[in-house]
Amino acid sequence: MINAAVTGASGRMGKLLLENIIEMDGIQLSAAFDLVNIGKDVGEVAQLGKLDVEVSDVADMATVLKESKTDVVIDFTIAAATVVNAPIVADAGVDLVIGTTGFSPEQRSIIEDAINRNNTTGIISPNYSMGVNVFFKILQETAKYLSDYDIEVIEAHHNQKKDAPSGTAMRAAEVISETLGGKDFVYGREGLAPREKEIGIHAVRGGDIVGDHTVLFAGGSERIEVKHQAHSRNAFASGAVKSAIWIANAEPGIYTMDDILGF
Ligand SMILES: NC(=O)C1=CN([C@@H]2O[C@H](COP(=O)(O)OP(=O)(O)OC[C@H]3O[C@@H](n4cnc5c(N)ncnc54)[C@H](OP(=O)(O)O)[C@@H]3O)[C@@H](O)[C@H]2O)C=CC1
Ligand SMILES: O=C(O)C1=N[C@H](C(=O)O)C[C@H](O)C1
Repeated sequence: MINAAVTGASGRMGKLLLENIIEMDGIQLSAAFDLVNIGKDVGEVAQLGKLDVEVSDVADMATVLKESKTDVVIDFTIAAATVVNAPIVADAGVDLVIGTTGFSPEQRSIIEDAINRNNTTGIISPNYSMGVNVFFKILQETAKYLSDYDIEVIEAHHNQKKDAPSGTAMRAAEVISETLGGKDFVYGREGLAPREKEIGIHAVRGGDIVGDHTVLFAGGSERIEVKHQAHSRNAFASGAVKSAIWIANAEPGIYTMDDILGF
């Protein structure tokens, strides 16, 4: 049985991660961390009924991970928190499933260095849904055929999302850029901004949109739009908990969703 802890347990993703851990075979909840509701039963906080796991203060993370015999921490919080918490987790010899987005290259290096120096296992993915990871493959193929078309990435999310553009939109642009041997990115356009051959990246925020990503390949007299729409955050939460089960039996290292999905 794998012991899993959740950080940001009372967040939108945190609650769904708890639900998936409870429902999935082979994994159980060992600890939960948050900034609020410290000492309360996390199941009651998340309105899932009593789970006999209390919300712990992030300041006590190293001790709590040890005492609870946690094998893996699933982190969907905010980049500034993950970059502090992930090294504590890795230094405790515990594996990591990171869903947080919005890392700078420097923050990402700090996290990867912590996993590598401790010889632990981790996965850092901007999107744990099966569909989005297939969407990335379709983008690679489409870019090969339409390499000289104008390419624009457009994402839309709910009005509470803190980071922009989304991690998924950034990864979509990277996947296309890698396929085409390197492309510049431009974020939105305003004023005198004639189009060059760069990839445009655009963020829309409104209402309760779970997560839409569209990539437009536009030519002289036609266009193709490749689109993914998430209907529920469960697409992400179930993928993350399945990843936590998968990495428990993996060799130390940093994995991608391609490894987990067998692509
Ligand atoms: N990879 C994927 O598949 C997906 C990734 N995401 C990403 O996951 C992240 C979280 O999204 P979402 O759940 O919507 O956001 P929420 O704001 O709903 O949840 C984040 C939670 O983390 C808490 N938190 C903040 N700082 C810390 C800290 N230092 N230690 C522990 N907890 C902390 C927040 O507390 P408080 O509210 O008090 O600040 C909040 O409860 C985002 O980066 C988002 O982009 C989201 C969906 C899918
Ligand atoms: O914050 C969200 O909600 C989401 N964030 C992820 C991202 O930034 O790509 C994934 C998903 O689109 C939902």
